[in-house]
Amino acid sequence: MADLPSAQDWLSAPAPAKLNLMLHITGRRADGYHNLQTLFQFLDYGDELHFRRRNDNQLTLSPAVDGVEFEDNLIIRAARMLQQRSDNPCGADIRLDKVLPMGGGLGGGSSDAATTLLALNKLWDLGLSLDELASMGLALGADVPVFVRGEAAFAEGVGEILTPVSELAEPWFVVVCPQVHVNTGKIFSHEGLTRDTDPINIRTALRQGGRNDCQQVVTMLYPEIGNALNLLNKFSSAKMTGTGACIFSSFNSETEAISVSEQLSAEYQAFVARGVNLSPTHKVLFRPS
Ligand SMILES: C[C@@](CO)(OP(=O)(O)O)[C@H](O)COP(=O)(O)OP(=O)(O)OC[C@H]1O[C@@H](n2ccc(N)nc2=O)[C@H](O)[C@@H]1O
Ligand SMILES: Nc1ncnc2c1ncn2[C@@H]1O[C@H](COP(=O)(O)OP(=O)(O)O)[C@@H](O)[C@H]1O
Repeated sequence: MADLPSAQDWLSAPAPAKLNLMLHITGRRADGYHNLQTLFQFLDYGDELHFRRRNDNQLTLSPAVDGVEFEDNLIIRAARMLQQRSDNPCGADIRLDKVLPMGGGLGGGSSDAATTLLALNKLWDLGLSLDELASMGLALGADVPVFVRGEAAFAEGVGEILTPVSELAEPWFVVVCPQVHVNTGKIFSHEGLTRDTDPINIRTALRQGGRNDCQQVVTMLYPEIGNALNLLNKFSSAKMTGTGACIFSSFNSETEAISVSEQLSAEYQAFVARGVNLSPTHKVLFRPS
């Protein structure tokens, strides 16, 4: 009988969700992209990836992600980028436990890509620095660098100019995921989007928070998201993350958060997770206890 792979052959690492605790749009660039100011914090909740080195240069991914072609998957695109940085053939079998909803503003695809960059850099012994990996990640998506660097951050530019923040409180969040897929490009090209919020400095962002400038347009286009906000607002002030569809409220204790999530109507998918300033990926790959 063929030997089954042993658990030790696999390198496992989380790909956590992120929240945009505030998101201001401060301008539109000549290339059509928008300048933002946003506070990113991670959640101790998300996808999980498992990597096993192969002796050839093949990549496999199981299971496939519904609706995403193999070569379009951000996991495979990240792995291909790293293969180009190696003189030796490197391949990997990759397993994905997908938990995060796609297009929910929780950054699941970007987080999968970042975890792949960090884990395969280690597994293939490539020795690339976090700076190099973050800049490779930016080519895959504006949110990839913050996941690569692994520290909660105030982000500017399109999200790539990062100032780490360690002083954010780490509350418990109820995250509600209305079953709608929001198209990010459609929101940013909408004529009703506010694009002229005055820039604030990081101290103001940390002290006062801020709003999500995409929320008004998104709730107009997707009333289900507005309904979910109205419901969650009854318990604690609720806000949208990224360009939606997910929304969140913070609570001081896990018990309170669980109690609220249990009171939400059964029609909403919701989960409870803690906000964390150090990415769970970094905890596992770089600071194992
Ligand atoms: C705005 C954020 C905040 O976290 O929203 P979420 O995706 O998380 O919801 C992200 O930075 C989104 O990043 P990402 O999801 O990678 O967006 P991309 O695929 O790069 O962009 C999709 C489209 O949105 C527009 N876009 C995106 C980001 C940006 N700063 N300005 C833009 O105008 C562009 O038209 C682009 O073609
Ligand atoms: N591994 C992946 N996981 C999720 N989405 C992926 C992945 N690879 C590519 N994508 C594509 O990226 C899009 C954005 O996904 P995701 O990052 O989950 O949403 P958001 O940016 O709204 O948080 C998906 O709709 C999908 O087409």
